[in-house]
Amino acid sequence: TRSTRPQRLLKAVQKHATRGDPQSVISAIDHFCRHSEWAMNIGDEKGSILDSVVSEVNPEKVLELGTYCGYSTVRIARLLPPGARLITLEFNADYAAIARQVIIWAGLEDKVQLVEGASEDWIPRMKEHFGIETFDFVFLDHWKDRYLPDTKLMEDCGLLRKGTVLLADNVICPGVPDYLAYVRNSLSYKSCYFKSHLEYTKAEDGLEKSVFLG
Ligand SMILES: O=C(NC/C=C/[C@H]1O[C@@H](n2cnc(C(F)(F)F)c2)[C@H](O)[C@@H]1O)c1cc([N+](=O)[O-])cc(O)c1O
Ligand SMILES: [Mg+2]
Repeated sequence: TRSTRPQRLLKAVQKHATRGDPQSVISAIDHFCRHSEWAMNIGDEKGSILDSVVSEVNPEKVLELGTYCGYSTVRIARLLPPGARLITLEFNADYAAIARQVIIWAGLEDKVQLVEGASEDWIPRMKEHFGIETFDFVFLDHWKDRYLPDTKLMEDCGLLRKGTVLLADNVICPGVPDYLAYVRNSLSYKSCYFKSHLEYTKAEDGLEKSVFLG
């Protein structure tokens, strides 16, 4: 039977990228998505904004919601200091299997823990299962109707601290209106918008950076 798009993306990485070289993995995926098949990776333009926010925060503990093929996982993990850890949640087992291979090809498996399952099951278990107190940085890029409930769940589970930075993809396209209204109106967040474009297109999209104030 016909291969899947994530399988073809992984093949492109293994063909064109150098093992252990995260930048070559990022470039191979961007080339594949720009010239062969569009895929819902954050991409190079919004990815540069992600890079700058990660570098500014310099986080020890990172949570990513929505691994997909591991593109943003690699972008974030390559910037982390030694000893820092990224936990990335993925619901779809097929996507998780591809992402594991992409992360290994980038040589970042020691910094990344890919967890399969649903956010509502795993967020309440972060402390006792992973020994996490609070996260320094959270990247939201999973199902758009889960951004708000999962943010409230992270608050309720005490996973956010004064200064934790949330960065959300797709706040314009496909859009997350309920989440945006919440972080922009809540007294518990200081929020700002980074205007950009939907990956590999000319359509507007952007990232919302929200600092939890406790
Ligand atoms: O729908 C989009 N993204 C949805 C992304 C969804 C991904 O997040 C995973 N997930 C679900 N729950 C969890 C967790 F973590 F909760 F367990 C993880 C899903 O299995 C999927 O791999 C999207 C769409 C467009 N677009 O242009 O249509 C552009 C984009 O950048 C997008 O991100
Ligand atoms: Mg996205």
